[in-house]
Amino acid sequence: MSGSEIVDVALLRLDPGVPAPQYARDGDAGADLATTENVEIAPGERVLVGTGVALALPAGWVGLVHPRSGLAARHGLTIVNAPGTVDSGYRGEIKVCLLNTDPRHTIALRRGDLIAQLVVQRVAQARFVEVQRLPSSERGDAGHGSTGGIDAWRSATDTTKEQA
Ligand SMILES: O=c1ccn([C@H]2C[C@H](O)[C@@H](COP(=O)(O)OP(=O)(O)OP(=O)(O)O)O2)c(=O)[nH]1
Ligand SMILES: [Mg+2]
Repeated sequence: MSGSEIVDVALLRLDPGVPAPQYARDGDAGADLATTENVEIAPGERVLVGTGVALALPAGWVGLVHPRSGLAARHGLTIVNAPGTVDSGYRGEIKVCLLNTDPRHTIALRRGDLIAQLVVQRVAQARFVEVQRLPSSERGDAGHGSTGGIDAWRSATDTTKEQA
């Protein structure tokens, strides 16, 4: 992957019959993960599927299991706990908790389908230092929509008032 930092990650293929994690294109952040299962996911249903792979991520790295945008946009397929966290000490099979958000259509997956993508990143562990008072900041405790919601842009560009 040109321009990107490369980290060696030990990969165990528990099911060599499905594709190993693969970057579709140079520069991709996510390596696609396949499912080992033939499964139908009814509207609103969630299902935990295997990927046929286990990893040994080096200490200081994490694997994040993200949904794929094409499946999300076309079929409403997402991941319940997105992004899933694969700890560096985890040696089991990577599994994906898929959710069909489509209200009407069942999603049929076939063994080998690429259903998620793994982003490998550096990660720190915090040393939590308990204090009696936090240092001040510009934001302070403002959050949860303090900079405006979906209506902010609409009301700023609303021309109906001018026409009336
Ligand atoms: O999408 C995911 C998320 C997690 N895992 C695996 C790797 C991870 O290291 C382990 C635990 O994940 P997490 O910490 O999110 O789950 P938990 O409910 O806190 O379980 P635990 O008590 O085992 O930490 O499960 C997956 O295979 N897929
Ligand atoms: Mg945990």
